Amino acid sequence: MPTQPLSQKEIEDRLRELPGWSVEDARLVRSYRLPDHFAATALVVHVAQVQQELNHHSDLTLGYDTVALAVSTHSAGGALTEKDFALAERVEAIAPAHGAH
Ligand SMILES: C[C@H](O)[C@H](O)[C@H]1CNC2=NC(N)=NC(=O)C2=N1
Repeated sequence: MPTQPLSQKEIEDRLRELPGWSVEDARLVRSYRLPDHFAATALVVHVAQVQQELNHHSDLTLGYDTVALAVSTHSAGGALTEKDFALAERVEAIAPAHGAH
């Protein structure tokens, strides 16, 4: 069964559980600051690993000491789905160990 778009209410409820994340231009987004460029790069590689495992991929942007994610579900016409929030939760779980805040 294809993943269904979440309702506005569902999105607001899920966002309350994910401090630091927001919806911009219909995508679920968050930026992290890291101690240095290697730490930021390591987080990118770790996120890439999670994305392969989930088969769900954000637009992932590496800066000098920043990592930014933006995700929506292409197969749902660019809507936000459970898959986007599942990815965000997994990234939240791994980011602190990289010194991300
Ligand atoms: C074939 C493969 O399952 C699809 O292309 C996956 C891969 N990663 C994806 N990532 C995102 N963000 N949305 C998708 O719909 C999606 N689909």
